[in-house]
Amino acid sequence: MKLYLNTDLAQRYADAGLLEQERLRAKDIYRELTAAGEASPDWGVTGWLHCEEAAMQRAQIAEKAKEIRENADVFVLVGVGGSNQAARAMIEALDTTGPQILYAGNTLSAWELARTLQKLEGKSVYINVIAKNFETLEPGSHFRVLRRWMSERYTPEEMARRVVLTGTYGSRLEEIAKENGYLFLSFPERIGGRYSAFSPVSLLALAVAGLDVEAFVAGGSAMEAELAAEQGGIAAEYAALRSALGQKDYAIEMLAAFEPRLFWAQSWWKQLFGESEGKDHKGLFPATMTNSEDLHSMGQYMQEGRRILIETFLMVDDPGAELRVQPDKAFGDRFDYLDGMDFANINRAAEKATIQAHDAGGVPCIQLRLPRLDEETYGRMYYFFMMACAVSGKLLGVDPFDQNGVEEYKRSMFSALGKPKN
Ligand SMILES: O=P(O)(O)OC[C@H]1O[C@H](O)[C@H](O)[C@@H](O)[C@@H]1O
Repeated sequence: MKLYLNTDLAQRYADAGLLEQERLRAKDIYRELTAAGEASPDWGVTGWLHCEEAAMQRAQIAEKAKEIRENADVFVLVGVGGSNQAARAMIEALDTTGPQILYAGNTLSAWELARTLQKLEGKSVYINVIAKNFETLEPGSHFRVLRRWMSERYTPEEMARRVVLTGTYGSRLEEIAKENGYLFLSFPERIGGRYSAFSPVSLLALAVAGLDVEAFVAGGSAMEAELAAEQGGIAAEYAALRSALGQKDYAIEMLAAFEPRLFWAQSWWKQLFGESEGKDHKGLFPATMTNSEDLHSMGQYMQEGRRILIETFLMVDDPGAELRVQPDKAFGDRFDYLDGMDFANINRAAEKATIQAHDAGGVPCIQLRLPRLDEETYGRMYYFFMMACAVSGKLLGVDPFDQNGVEEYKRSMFSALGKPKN
């Protein structure tokens, strides 16, 4: 089912002529990105454009996931940023089955890692280590610890079944897989971490969690086809509007959701837009709100703080549960006006009221409506945002596919820790 983008309210805050111009530019950029093929200067970083191609090794992944689901109590997903966020966002939000899934390789906190190891004690453990360039400190150091932990409990033959590595061909990670007989899955060379949702990077974890990988990829492909049929469609529209608003005083985009289980999808979105656009002192700063909680804190700033924010509402039509407020007249709590109402409607009313209030308060409000939260919708949503982000970055005049700023922090950390230069 389709996603709907409504930009009516926010458009009023943009300069009409500029918005029209950005729409034309966005469509041109979309065409260039998708049509150029091997001749494109972006060829090396746009392997994500076709979901079906990105979603390689599916049979192998399904087979391994079956084995893991039959044998594992715990599956540890070791990765950071683009190497764990897309899968995590779905696993944390959807109804999963199978082993418990834990996350490692995304912190250097001793307490967190020690607690993860405690949780593994006495359990049947499988791990998937994911790293595009196997230099990132967090997954690398955690793999070291987990490998030792497992080798003290399993024979090398057992280890070979229990460890899956996902990296690029020719990398040190592939050599380690070969040397130890671990299954090796492809982190496609032409796909960067934050654009890797449809690749094996996330597919194994999704399959282990019992999620429908085929429906997920089909969702991505459906959005790919829809955008192609409409020369960039809603992705180009969202990018154009962000660009037109960004050229005024707006500096922050708040992605607000009224379903707390979208938290990790919002986190995925922050990496996507933050790393893609935050360059050359440009780009909207991506921030997120989880409502109602944040309405009672950040809501104040949204309503009356500095007018530098635009707000995108990630709305869900079908919350996936029905729960009504039962009348209880005798209790006298003065909430009788809610009698018989469904929480879906109450939440929707809160969302509408928030949009109205923030609009009146001078915040350009964009609405993206998702029909429900399932694999297909996540597929559509990821593809929509990835395409919108690539187009948006190019409208801004930055390279949406690199992240030199992150490398900068890594360099100073490596030197502080005494890492030898390669
Ligand atoms: O998969 P890796 O190479 O370990 O990268 C994991 C993450 O860390 C890096 O610092 C990059 O900034 C991210 O874009 C990337 O997703």
